[in-house]
Amino acid sequence: MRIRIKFCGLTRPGDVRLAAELGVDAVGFVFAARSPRRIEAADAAGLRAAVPPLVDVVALFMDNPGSEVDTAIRALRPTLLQFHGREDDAFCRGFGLPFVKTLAMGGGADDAAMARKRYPSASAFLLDGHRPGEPGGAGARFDWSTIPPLPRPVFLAGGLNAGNVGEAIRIARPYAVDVSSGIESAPGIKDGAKMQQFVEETRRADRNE
Ligand SMILES: O=C(O)c1ccccc1N[C@@H]1O[C@H](COP(=O)(O)O)[C@@H](O)[C@H]1O
Repeated sequence: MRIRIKFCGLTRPGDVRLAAELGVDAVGFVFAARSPRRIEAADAAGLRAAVPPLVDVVALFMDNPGSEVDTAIRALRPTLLQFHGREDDAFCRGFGLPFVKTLAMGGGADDAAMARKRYPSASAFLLDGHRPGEPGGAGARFDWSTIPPLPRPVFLAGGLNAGNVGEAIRIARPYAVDVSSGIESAPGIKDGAKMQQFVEETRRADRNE
């Protein structure tokens, strides 16, 4: 099966259009407080308009109040929610959309191993390199050989870039790869050449080259 690609933390319509032209499967928009990639609900419509049909739109949250999640959903119309904080299963499923829950791999595989019971409603799990209790999205990679068996598709994230995504795929064989800082020239500003190289290296690993 082809490995899916998600680009996250986009803030500019032109970057969204290029991601779609490169064949990326999903684009993510950050609503987490204090993120340098955070977009406001007022910006969401313009970014949403740049996404062509058949590309997933992901809204990312980290311990945002439910009212903020509702506002973001109304503005962006995402197809998938991504929760990066201490949200529980009931909160995550309460918005009536499929969701992916991030698990912290920076302290070992314990958090991920417990996820089977804690998030029965999750459509997928995203494994990031931060430590449990710490915010994700820090560009931190983890030991890709430590992923425990999980009952849902795995999105591999955390410090990926064109230089290491091939090795990550060969070791972890994830359902999808997710990248943000590894395709940027500055936080929230994507770099076209890095985006293209990331897609090419993912496809190369997909073909077992
Ligand atoms: O991108 C952010 O600013 C962010 C803020 C808070 C939580 C998560 C965030 N980003 C997500 O983290 C993973 C890994 O990102 P990276 O490739 O290591 O930079 C990814 O899903 C980002 O979208």
